[in-house]
Amino acid sequence: MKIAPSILSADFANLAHDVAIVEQTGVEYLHIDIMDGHFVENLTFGANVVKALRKHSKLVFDCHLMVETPEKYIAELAMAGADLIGVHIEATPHIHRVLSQIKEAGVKAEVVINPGTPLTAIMEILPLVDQVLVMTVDPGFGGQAFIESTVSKVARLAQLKQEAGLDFEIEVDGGINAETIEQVAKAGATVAVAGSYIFNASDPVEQIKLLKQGAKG
Ligand SMILES: O=C(CO)[C@@H](O)[C@H](O)COP(=O)(O)O
Ligand SMILES: [Fe+2]
Repeated sequence: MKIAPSILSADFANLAHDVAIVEQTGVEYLHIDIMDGHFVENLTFGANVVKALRKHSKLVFDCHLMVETPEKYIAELAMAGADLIGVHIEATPHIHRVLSQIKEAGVKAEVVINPGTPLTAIMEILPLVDQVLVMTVDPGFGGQAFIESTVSKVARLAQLKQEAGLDFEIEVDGGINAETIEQVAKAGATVAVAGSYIFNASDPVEQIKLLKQGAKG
């Protein structure tokens, strides 16, 4: 299972330093939460921070857009060095167009689904995506409790993927720790985001080891 440390819980005054700490452990992704204060209550950062970090890291930049009108952000994020851009199904009535726009910009496309949104909402566009992000908390903040009902949702998505012969990563985000990662790994998730579990601890490197062990069960 791939691990995606979320910089939402890193030290914003020392981002490059915190990214270097997780990068040397061999994690594959860096998860970057872009929030606009409208789609979610919280406000974080945008393409300027992605561009600044790009100079310091070779990780896959996994940009999770929690914004209204996501189409406005894609070109700038692609130019800034995003490798993957995720758009919430709840944020646009034009998901097919937005995913196509992401791919045309040369970036991998992801659809994101909130805990309360049924899987049927993304069924039609599954053949278009490189990754599906199943939110395991309601988006907006780090440090929230994992919502248990999302485990069966991951399992149903993994089954659909297999039955349809589709090829996309299944990512989970929110409340991931050494125990919950085991549950989602068993259900079929292939990428796990973790923010507070990694960065709010005194030894982030040790936390990543625990996550990797947990994912193996
Ligand atoms: O998208 C989000 C929150 O909306 C996440 O990516 C958080 O960064 C996850 O934080 P933890 O639950 O792992 O602390
Ligand atoms: Fe996220």
